[in-house]
Amino acid sequence: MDGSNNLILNLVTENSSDNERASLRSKLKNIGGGWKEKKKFRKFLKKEIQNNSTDKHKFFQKSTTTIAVNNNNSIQENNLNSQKNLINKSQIISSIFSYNPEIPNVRYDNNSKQMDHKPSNAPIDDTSSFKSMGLDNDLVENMKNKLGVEKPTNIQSKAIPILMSSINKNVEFDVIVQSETGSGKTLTYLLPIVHRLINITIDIQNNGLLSRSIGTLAIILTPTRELAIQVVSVLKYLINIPPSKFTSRHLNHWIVIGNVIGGEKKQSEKARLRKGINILVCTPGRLLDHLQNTKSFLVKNLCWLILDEADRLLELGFEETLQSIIKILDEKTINSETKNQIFSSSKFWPKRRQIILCSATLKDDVKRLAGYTLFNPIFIGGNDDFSFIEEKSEKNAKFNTPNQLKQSYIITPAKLRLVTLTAILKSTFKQIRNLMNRKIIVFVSCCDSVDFHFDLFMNAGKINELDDENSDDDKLKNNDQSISTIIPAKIFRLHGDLTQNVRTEIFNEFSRSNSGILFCTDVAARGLDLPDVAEIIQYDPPTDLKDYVHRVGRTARLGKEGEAILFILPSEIEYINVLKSQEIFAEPVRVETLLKSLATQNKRNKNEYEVVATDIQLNFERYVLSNSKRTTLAQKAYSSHIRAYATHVSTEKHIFHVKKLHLGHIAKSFGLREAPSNVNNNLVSSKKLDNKNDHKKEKIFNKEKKNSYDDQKNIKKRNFEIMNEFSVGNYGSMIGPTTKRKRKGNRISKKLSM
Ligand SMILES: Nc1ncnc2c1ncn2[C@@H]1O[C@H](COP(=O)(O)OP(=O)(O)OP(=O)(O)O)[C@@H](O)[C@H]1O
Repeated sequence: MDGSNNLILNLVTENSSDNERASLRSKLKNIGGGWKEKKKFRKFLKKEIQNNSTDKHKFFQKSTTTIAVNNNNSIQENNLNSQKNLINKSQIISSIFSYNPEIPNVRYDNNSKQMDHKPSNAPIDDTSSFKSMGLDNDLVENMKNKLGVEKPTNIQSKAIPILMSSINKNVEFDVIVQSETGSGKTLTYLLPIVHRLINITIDIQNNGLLSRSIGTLAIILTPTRELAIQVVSVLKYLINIPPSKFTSRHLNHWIVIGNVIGGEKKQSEKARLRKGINILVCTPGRLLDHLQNTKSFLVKNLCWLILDEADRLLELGFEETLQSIIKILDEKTINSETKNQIFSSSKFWPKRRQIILCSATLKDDVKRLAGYTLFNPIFIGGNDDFSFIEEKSEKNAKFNTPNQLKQSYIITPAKLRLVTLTAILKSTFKQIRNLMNRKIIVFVSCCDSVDFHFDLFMNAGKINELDDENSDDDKLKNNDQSISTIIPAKIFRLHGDLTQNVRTEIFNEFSRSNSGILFCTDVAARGLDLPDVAEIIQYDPPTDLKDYVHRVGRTARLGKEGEAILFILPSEIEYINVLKSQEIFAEPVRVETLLKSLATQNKRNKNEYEVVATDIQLNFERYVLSNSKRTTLAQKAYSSHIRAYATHVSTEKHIFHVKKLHLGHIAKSFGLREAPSNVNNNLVSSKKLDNKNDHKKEKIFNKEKKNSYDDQKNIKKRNFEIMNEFSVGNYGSMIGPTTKRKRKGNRISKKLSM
């Protein structure tokens, strides 16, 4: 091979015959360089031959793999010599089509049960209307004009009348709302609140005592800042009601809305709270901070506490914060004897504080909260009649995904992951005109992986322009909304490690955009209403089944069509049964089908897909290895990915276990030709530990989890601004401390830097 001083293409396959071995040996003669290189290669060859005869893995690929490295211009291996920064050691390029594990047998014909594709989260097509639920005429008109909302959805038609019923009947209760993603839960809880506040204004308009200084009347808690920002923007539309068309009444109300989510100076948040925010949207950490430290934050008149994405708010890391919040609110509201008598004279004023929990995935954990906090709780489901929580059988609780959502999965050996992802993205954006009409979200497991894939798809197509070590220093920083050099599409990225300003900017930009690919972590999985997302790619499976439901729920919203595809490794096939047990049915797609489409797009015969895919993979690898910064980025992503893999919920550990991973193959999916050795060593030893004593490891893990939970109790150590983010798998966490004290210190500093 030209320029092969640093590159050896590994074409050995399972059935290597003696002849093939002999031919490999003959390659030795062709290897350039001195005796050292030859010795190294001889050693490698010996090992390879040994491996071939003893390898326990099953391989599904053919016995020979032909790759036209030298003849294919697009590979441009010749240029490697000119790249002075290429990692300065011998590189073994293993073929992505050899040594892959066998792909389990699944039926590729349409074998799932015939599904009802009638949209399940669309506005309902009958005579029900918002007016008939008793909502204010001006509010309904305003909603129609500004949000285009005319007919209620299933959950709205069930829940809004119940949330309004206490106005006349004088009965009070807390409410749990569970319905599919994209079914309009936000309006479900906002409309009754806004309706009541408007009517309280009208009821007691002229007594001169109404002003924002009454303090906070409704608190809406969300797990992420983006969701909080989104809720505030919906509220803005609802609250700004133009002069009435129906009556001569004036709706110059005093209702002030706002958020405190961190990301701005605490002093300015304090100042806004002092003036009074009547409907406050916030993230838990920040709210607790203000409840504890902002004396002028008035909550004694609080009437509503909404937990949006309640199950997420009740998860480890949030739960304790939530309990502290509710405890303080109890002290300051229920026990408060200074309730404003004037307001309570209006029939629209709730007799007691109401808690409303909302999510598409509410289960047992909510009942736990219900057990000791909720008052007379009522469960309202999109597909069920309402019931009191005691009557709701836990066993029946299934997570519904929208009927019209087309779900599929692809069993991809680790080495083929990157090219398969490229194939999907390329086929989606194959024609330039599609640039204007397709939005895709790609979920990966950690922030470092988002950064890596963002950079790779942004820049790897122009590798030849980037052969200077310093030429692309700031690429990652500056190119947040630019066109990919691999796919004709804009690329975006979103994760919890970005600054709040950047996050908000990207979130808004992707929302407004007609087209693009967003690489993100689960920070974008919950609640975000990003318009017209056509497809969700779960490149890394979610670590919790609930996240599956929320991730795929970013498409197929409000009756619209949508597609979702899940990548799994051959060893993870059991996960499909887990999905089935939740009545989530996905159709299998063949890797070869996608790779063949890649070949035809590249104007090659579809049977040449191995050549084309290898081309693309080699180009990625060249890009990753051509600059130390890019290599480090890939290594960090690889390490964090493995780390994140270990965080799958315990009930799925038998499917997703680090010890099942082939680390070298995983490295390949990060454009690396071998697994980074430092990380590898850590993981290999942890694999050994796994095998030796899984129980012991679990114990250690649980203890660490508990300790990290304890750290959060310490208010001084808690970083309120970020504890609400899903910032999994930082590279920092891979650099293991050596002593106990260091380990503790590291845990705390990790928390502070997340
Ligand atoms: N009745 C309606 N008619 C038309 N549009 C609606 C209606 N109700 C809500 N919408 C719109 O539907 C979209 C989805 O609503 P929303 O975000 O509240 O869904 P959700 O159920 O909270 O989803 P998720 O579980 O993902 O958070 C929003 O853009 C909202 O404005």
